[in-house]
Amino acid sequence: MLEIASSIDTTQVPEDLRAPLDALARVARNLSFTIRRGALGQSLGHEVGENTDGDAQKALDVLADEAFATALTGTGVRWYASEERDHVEAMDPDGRYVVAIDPLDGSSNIDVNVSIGTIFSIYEAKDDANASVLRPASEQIAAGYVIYGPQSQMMLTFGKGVQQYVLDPESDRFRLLDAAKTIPEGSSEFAINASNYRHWSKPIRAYIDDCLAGIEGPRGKNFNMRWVASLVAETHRILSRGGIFLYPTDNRKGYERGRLRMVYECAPIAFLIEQAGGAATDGCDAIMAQKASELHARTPFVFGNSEKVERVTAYHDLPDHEVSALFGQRGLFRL
Ligand SMILES: O=P(O)(O)OC[C@H]1O[C@](O)(COP(=O)(O)O)[C@@H](O)[C@@H]1O
Ligand SMILES: [Mg+2]
Ligand SMILES: [Mg+2]
Repeated sequence: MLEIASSIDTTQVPEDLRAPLDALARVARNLSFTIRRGALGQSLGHEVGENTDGDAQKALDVLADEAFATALTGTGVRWYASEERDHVEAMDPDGRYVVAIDPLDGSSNIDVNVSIGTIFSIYEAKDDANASVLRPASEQIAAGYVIYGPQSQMMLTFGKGVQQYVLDPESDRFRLLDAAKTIPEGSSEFAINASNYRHWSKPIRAYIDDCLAGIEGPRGKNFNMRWVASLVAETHRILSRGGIFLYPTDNRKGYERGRLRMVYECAPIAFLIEQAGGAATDGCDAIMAQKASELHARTPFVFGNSEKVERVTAYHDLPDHEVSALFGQRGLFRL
């Protein structure tokens, strides 16, 4: 019966997690419909306020947050930790899980009809609300995202690989497409907001300089660049065809730890990426070994094909004279 009523094919979903996963999938399916209707339905992209982190809240951010909180009630979730809420909030006192969520990722893209998403992470709940989410990312028991794009898709992990689902417009359910999604090798794409170049640290500048130098530089090959400004869309591209994403620390006020948030953005994406065979760090150290200091804490974030992510770490280990050298003189990374 559950299979028929469910909004996702749950054959690969552990039984204990089916209720919250079905609630997440049901809201995602409804959001996908709302987003597709766009301006023909309710206004989604106008600003309605500001969240704790100082980001403008769009109507769709709030609508998505309320829909997920409502749907997760009664599904075994004890704590709800959202980008759009000041604190971790109590749900079912007998619930077994905590759900951390970025209800709507890539808000700046709502009005321009570019892919946006939802990111979520699940842990076993502890008695204390904050302790339930301020813990090593490696303690996640599930993570996933939904991309609302030309197709709506969901990527899910329970720590045994990554499952890819597609929202079938005919059955209105997320159907399993690939039970073991892995990141392809061989891409030469990097994703970074290059408008922040002057604010980056020397190792990040050096890494990007060497990519931009292309075939004439120490890497001896040409690279391509992408920047969608939706973390979910960048992750989906990397899971689909490989590459690397960087949102490093920079010297703008408020960006000392980058832009992206550990609990409901970086931890779940890192879990998915590692499960798909890639790597995710803060530029040097694995995200999965780290924990946030508070619900909305940020972290620099680098993820993608393992060897590319390791190369960024290696740039941080270079002696200062190597980092400062023009790419022509930087010898260590010549291929
Ligand atoms: O506008 P910037 O600085 O390039 O930042 C883009 C990043 O900000 C985000 O939009 C932040 O997420 P939210 O939209 O959930 O706040 C990421 O999806 C994206 O990677
Ligand atoms: Mg986000
Ligand atoms: Mg968001």
